[in-house]
Amino acid sequence: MSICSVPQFKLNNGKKVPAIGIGCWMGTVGDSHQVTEMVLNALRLGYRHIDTASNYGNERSVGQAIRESNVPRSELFLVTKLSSEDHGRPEEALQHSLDRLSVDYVDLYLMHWPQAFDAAHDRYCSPEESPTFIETWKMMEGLVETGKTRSIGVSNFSIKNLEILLKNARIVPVTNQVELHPCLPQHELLSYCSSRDILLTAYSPVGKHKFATNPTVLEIAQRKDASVAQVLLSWGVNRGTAIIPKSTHETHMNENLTLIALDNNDMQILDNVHHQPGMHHSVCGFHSSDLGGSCFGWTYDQLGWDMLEGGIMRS
Ligand SMILES: NC(=O)C1=CN([C@@H]2O[C@H](COP(=O)(O)OP(=O)(O)OC[C@H]3O[C@@H](n4cnc5c(N)ncnc54)[C@H](OP(=O)(O)O)[C@@H]3O)[C@@H](O)[C@H]2O)C=CC1
Ligand SMILES: O=C[C@H](O)[C@@H](O)[C@@H](O)[C@H](O)C(=O)O
Repeated sequence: MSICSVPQFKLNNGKKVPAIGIGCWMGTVGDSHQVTEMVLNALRLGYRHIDTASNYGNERSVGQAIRESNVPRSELFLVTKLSSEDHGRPEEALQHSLDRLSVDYVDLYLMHWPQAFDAAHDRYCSPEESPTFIETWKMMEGLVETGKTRSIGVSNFSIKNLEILLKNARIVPVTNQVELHPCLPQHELLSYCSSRDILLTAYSPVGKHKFATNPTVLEIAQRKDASVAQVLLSWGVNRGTAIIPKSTHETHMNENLTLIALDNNDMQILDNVHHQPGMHHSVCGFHSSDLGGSCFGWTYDQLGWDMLEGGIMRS
């Protein structure tokens, strides 16, 4: 059974976001015709939520697709992100993003990672060093008043770092965007964010399509006459998370926009896939297992991530 219209989630500031967005991280940095074509197709198929970032290097291509689509700006939910090297200057960085996107405002501006990067010395700052993510967040709070972003949020924040942020924040982030799929279901983080009215947004929500052969997911897909991706994405939206799958293929984009009905039993089965041997892992590989695990200059302890067997992280 398919449910064609895209549901929306209400953010903690009253604004609404389409539950399904098109992800624009291509794995390589840079503007390209492929990105413009992908976003243009997505808009034609009905996507109204676009997720890009300054460090994807493709905001110009995304902006070009928006212009060519003729979709009114007011119908879009456009997201971009503050890069680690710009933590000390979010206002300037946002203006550069707006210029590249060729729009007057974004709907959501995310702190991409909690770590600041000191480009002059080619190193990540420690959590205590200025600009801390608290200092950066305070500067981001000021951006809402400028009207250049409608909402602000974070990405790659663990419960530990959200706790630190919330103690110091005037504005509660509307969302926390993290890696999330049945191999990394983020059960605790979801419950923490729900209790504070922070929407969790799932990145890599089809697990980069590495579940295609998992018998549990396949069984549900076959029974529902749906694709594996549809099962994973429907599970995501059903449990109250926004999803931003990336696809350059029209058939995949269409599939990803069409959710299926899952009952409580199916939901529970998918909630527990990560308990299967070898299934609890990240597909992004934002980790290294040296020195007990680190990611972009911070240890897992500083990030608030746990080590799993095999040196894999979860947050
Ligand atoms: N905040 C952050 O730090 C991060 C944010 N993100 C965001 O999340 C988005 C999505 O994450 P991403 O890592 O790309 O992973 P996804 O889980 O979205 O997987 C994308 C891959 O799955 C394939 N795919 C997508 N849909 C289908 C389908 N229906 N059937 C078969 N294959 C499919 C795509 O191939 P094909 O194109 O051939 O369809 C692509 O190779 C990113 O684009 C980015 O916007 C991602 C990583 C980190
Ligand atoms: O959103 C996708 C990812 O976070 C990606 O933007 C980063 O991992 C980036 O390659 C970086 O080096 O910081």
